[in-house]
Amino acid sequence: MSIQIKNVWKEYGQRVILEKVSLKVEQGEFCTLVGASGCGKTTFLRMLLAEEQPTRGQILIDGEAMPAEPGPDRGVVFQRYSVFPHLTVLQNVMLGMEIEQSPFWGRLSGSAKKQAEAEARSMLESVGLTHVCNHYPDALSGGMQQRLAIAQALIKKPRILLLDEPFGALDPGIRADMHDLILDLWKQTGITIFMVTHDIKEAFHLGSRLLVFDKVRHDPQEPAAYGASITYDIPLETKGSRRMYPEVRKVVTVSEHKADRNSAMLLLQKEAA
Ligand SMILES: Nc1ncnc2c1ncn2[C@@H]1O[C@H](COP(=O)(O)OP(=O)(O)OP(=O)(O)O)[C@@H](O)[C@H]1O
Repeated sequence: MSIQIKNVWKEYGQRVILEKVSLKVEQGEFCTLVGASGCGKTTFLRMLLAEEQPTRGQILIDGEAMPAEPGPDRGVVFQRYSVFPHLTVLQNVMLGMEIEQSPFWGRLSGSAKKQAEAEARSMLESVGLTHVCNHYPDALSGGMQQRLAIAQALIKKPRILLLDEPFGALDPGIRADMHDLILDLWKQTGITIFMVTHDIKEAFHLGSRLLVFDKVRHDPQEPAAYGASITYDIPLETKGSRRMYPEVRKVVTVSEHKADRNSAMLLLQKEAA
């Protein structure tokens, strides 16, 4: 599934959040998104999810206009995902399938239920939660809750997975485990991933492509007059166990805002060294 973003803008009233965003992403790419707080990364994900519509421009999926509603081909995991507290881990994962296959009753019976349970158990095994499948979410650690959120998103077999700082609230050790998990799942499924992170190291470590969101134009009198765009698009290649950092590709000329730009570039170059 290829995704093409053609000159997309997002404005809320007079406020421009994103402007002139153009991008082509092929099936199976792992895009990590970084940028200053409030620059529109979540808004960008929400447009990919069809929770928000661009005010200008177009998003095409396999060359077709994107459906106007969120659909099962797109799964999402937020930093704090609200799993259903009154359902066990297994029931939480099964619920996605039950609602999809039986939208009216929200539950399955007979062989369809057995099949759904087998799939849910297998998904829980791949995220390492088999041992807690009959527990309620309250009894799980933060890392386990995020594993459950990932299982819930993946059980519907989406073609695109949208991750909004999914590991931001986790301790470093648990984060490392989650990195291994998400890389394994990405390699196994060939799914396309977009992941927002504030951790530049994480962005380099996980992504096959790093997208930097920043404002190209600034009006100090009117900060909301211009939106952010993708200013750097950095391909990251994995060769065996060694990750290669090819030269940074600058997408647009970044403006007067030199202080920010220079510090961002220093950081990127340091990470790449
Ligand atoms: N529904 C909305 N109506 C008006 N403004 C909105 C709406 N949703 C988001 N915004 C504004 O759009 C801007 C971008 O928000 P967004 O959450 O996309 O940024 P972000 O880059 O993800 O930030 P962070 O890194 O802090 O999560 C913010 O200033 C926010 O207040």
